[in-house]
Amino acid sequence: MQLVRGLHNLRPQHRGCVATIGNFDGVHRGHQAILARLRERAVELGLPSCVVIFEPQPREFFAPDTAPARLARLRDKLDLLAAEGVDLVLCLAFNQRFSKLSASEFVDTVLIDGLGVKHLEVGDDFRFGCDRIGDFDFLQKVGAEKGFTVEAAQTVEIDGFRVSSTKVRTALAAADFTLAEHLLGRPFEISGRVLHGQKLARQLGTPTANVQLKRRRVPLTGVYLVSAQIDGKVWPGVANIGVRPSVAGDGRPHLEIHLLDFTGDIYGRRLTVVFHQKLRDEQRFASLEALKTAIDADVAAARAHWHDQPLNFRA
Ligand SMILES: Cc1cc2nc3c(=O)[nH]c(=O)nc-3n(C[C@H](O)[C@H](O)[C@H](O)COP(=O)(O)O)c2cc1C
Ligand SMILES: Nc1ncnc2c1ncn2[C@@H]1O[C@H](COP(=O)(O)OP(=O)(O)OP(=O)(O)O)[C@@H](O)[C@H]1O
Repeated sequence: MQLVRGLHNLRPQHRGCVATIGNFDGVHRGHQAILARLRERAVELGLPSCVVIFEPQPREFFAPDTAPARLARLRDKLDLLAAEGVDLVLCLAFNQRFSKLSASEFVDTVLIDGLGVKHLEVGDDFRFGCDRIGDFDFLQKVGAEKGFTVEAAQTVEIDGFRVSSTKVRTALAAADFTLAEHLLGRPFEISGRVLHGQKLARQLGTPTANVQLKRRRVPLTGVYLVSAQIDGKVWPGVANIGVRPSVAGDGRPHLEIHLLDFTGDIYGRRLTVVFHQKLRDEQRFASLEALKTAIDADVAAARAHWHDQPLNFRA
C-alpha cells in the first residue's frame, strides 16, 4: 500500500481509481464493509483502490479541545487499511483553506483533478464540504456529469445500532471490551514504543513499561487487566492509563504496564497492549505509600485473575 501526503504529491500514475473518503478511526466493522466493497469494485474495474483520509480529522481542526480521542494512531490506521487490501491512501491536511472548500470544489480539486476517480464508494450518511451539501444525491448528480459512478454502502448494524467510531468510544469508556471487540472485529489494543519513565515505579516495588502515547487524549482511563504482546509472545499484566494524579506529572496521559513475572529489558521495544477488564478508576492518593498499597492490590487482583483464567484459555 502506498501513502501519498497531500494533493501535490499525486503523480499521473495515481489517476484513475476507485475511492472512498472518511476518518476511518479504528477501522471498525462498518468501515471494513465499505473497504470490502471498494476492493470488489477495484477488481471489477481493474483499477487501484484509494482511501482519502484527513490529518487532523475535521472535528480536531474545528474543535481541538472537545474532539474525541482517537481509537488508533495514524500508523495503526495505515496498517489496518493495508490489511484490508487498500492500494493507496491519500492523506490530506485538513487546514483553514481546506475547510473552506465547498462540496463542488472538493469534488473538482480532490476527486477529479487529483485522483481522476472512476467510482466512489460512500457510507449512506456521508456528508462533506463546508456547505455540507456533499451527500450521496449530490455526488450521484455530479458523478453523472463528470464521469464517475457512486454507490452508497448499506449501514452496518450490530444489535440494532449503527457501528461507528463513536460507539466504540462509548463501549471503551464503559469498559465493555466485549462490545468494543464486536464493533471492531478484533480486540481493542494500544501499541507503542516502551520509553523510560520517571523510575518511580521501581521505588514503588512494581516495575512498569511506559508505552509512548503521542496524543493528549485517550479513549479510556483507569486500571485494567491487560495482556501485552512483545516479539510475538503474550504476557499477562495490569496497566494504568491516565495522567497519574498522585505524582507530579506533565498533565499528559501515560500508559504503564506491569507484566507479571517478566524480567527482561524492553526499553525501546514495541508493545501491543490488549485491554480485558477494568479494575478501578485512576485515583489521587495522598502519599506514595497509599499509591503503593493500591498498586499492590491491583497486582494481586491481576495475579488471581490470570491464574484462574490463563491467557490461552480466554475466549
Ligand atoms: C497497576 C497500576 C495502578 C496505578 N494506579 C494509579 C492511580 O490510581 N493513581 C496514580 O496517580 N497513579 C497510578 N499509577 C501510576 C503510578 O503513579 C506510576 O506507575 C508511578 O508514578 C511510576 O511512574 P514511572 O514509571 O514514570 O516511574 C498506577 C500504576 C500501575 C502500574
Ligand atoms: N456502520 C456503518 N455502515 C456503513 N458505513 C459506515 C458505517 N460507519 C461508517 N461508515 C462509512 O464509512 C466512511 C468513513 O466513516 P467515518 O470514519 O468518517 O465515520 P464513523 O465511523 O461513523 O465515525 P463517527 O462515529 O466519528 O461519526 C463514511 O463513508 C461512513 O459513512
